Amino acid sequence: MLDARSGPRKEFDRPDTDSPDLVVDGGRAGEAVGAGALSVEVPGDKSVSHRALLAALLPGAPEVLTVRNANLGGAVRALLPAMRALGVAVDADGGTLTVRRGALPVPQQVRPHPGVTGWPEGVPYLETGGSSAAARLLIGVLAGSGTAAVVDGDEVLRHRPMDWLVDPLAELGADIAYLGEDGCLPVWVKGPVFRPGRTVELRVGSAQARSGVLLAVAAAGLPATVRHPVRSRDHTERMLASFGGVLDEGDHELGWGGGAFTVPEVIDVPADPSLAAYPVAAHLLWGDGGTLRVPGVCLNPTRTGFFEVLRRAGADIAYEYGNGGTEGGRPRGGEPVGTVVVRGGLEQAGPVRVDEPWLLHALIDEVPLLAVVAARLPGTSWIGCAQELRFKETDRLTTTARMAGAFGARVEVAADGLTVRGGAPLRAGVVPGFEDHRIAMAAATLAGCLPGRTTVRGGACHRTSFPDFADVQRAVGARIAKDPL
Ligand SMILES: O=C(O)C1=C[C@@H](OP(=O)(O)O)[C@@H](O)[C@H](O)C1
Ligand SMILES: C=C(OP(=O)(O)O)C(=O)O
Repeated sequence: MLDARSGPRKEFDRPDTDSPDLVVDGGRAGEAVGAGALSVEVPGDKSVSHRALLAALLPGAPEVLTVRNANLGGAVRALLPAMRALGVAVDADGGTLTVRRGALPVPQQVRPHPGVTGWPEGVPYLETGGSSAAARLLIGVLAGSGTAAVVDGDEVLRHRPMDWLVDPLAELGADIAYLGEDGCLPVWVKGPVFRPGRTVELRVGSAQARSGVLLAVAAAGLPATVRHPVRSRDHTERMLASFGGVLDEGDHELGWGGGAFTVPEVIDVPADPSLAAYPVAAHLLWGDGGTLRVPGVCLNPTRTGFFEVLRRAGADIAYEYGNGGTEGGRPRGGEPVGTVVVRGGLEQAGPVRVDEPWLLHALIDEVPLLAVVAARLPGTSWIGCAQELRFKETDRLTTTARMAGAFGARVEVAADGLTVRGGAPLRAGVVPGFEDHRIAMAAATLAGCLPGRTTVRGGACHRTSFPDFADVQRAVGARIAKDPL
């Protein structure tokens, strides 16, 4: 499925010195032990927040768009300077983002690139830091709206594949040039998609790639069919449908008719299931009994794989829906919403198994966490269909195995997944976080159930997606001695 151009990354290691360390003492804080019923809230969904913000650039968007309960981690914030450079003012107040069109553009500074000598003149330069969702979705919107711009990212993002998206956009007529290395950022979006009635075939399950194409054809009003290998997270489809856009869904196929839609003035973002997974995992790993509830969570089945897999393995995880899945009466970004309810621990649970592509994609960001939970389960677990994990901010198959291995876990890396042999004695200590938020948060969560002190190197990188990770984990009983934020 992944061709040579998107082949193995040259490097996966990153300096583990950028962020300060996170220090975790094992054991559950006294007041949380056997507390009976705990409830914690987690931030808004990162993926829905990115899409909601970019909706402000679509035709049919209001002059002022309000995004409520947005995720304000580094990955979403990374999109804001790029939007400002396009003449869109964005103000943050708590979790509410107010997005105004028609402001004076605030240019971004160009990040030097060893392979680029001349940057195009008179074209906005848009840099989205380390967030590939921000870059890929933005490229799609620009290629649909006919806005010429250069899209770039930080040194890590410059190594991640953009051809997954650029190739299908080029088939639809978009003129997009690589300014540095082929297939990678920076790219120059020169001309829009314009060829109607085409069918494009995506070669990866990446929802970012599919969403980039969908946003392009939606912004251009271009009838098109998108074929895809896996039905990964469908937030873009749901969002466009909630705006009144018409999508026909077939087997591995999506049809966009080219019709108009209207972006509402307010978009509400549900809580992020990939962040709810950390307090849920911590609660399960301690096994002190009692019930944990996480309300307002996006329960879109393309996102709930972590809960699903643990439930299949024997954990007691349930969902409560109020008001037909909208909890509070308002649909949030077109997403089903409910409360995740976890009872007890992992005493009855066996190994986990992920061997269907849709399921892997429904927990793609939770793989490091699932691997450390599997290390505490009996038997041999398998997390497969995961080849795309090699293209995240680190090669997450390798970094997960190395992080878990530093605790003493037995995790073997295959080309497309991880085997975790449960039952090995685990110990606290100094473990790498690889400047990758998902690796660092998984490590800190496992550390909570091991006696002794663990230092997660560079662990403060959790702010990329979950700025208040330490506070939320403390609320369920974690003893995080040091979170330097
Ligand atoms: O569409 C999105 O917002 C995302 C999709 C996933 O990436 P891929 O679509 O590349 O798998 C996920 O890992 C990322 O955190 C956010
Ligand atoms: C992989 C992630 O995001 P992105 O691909 O946008 O960097 C993530 O949040 O785990």
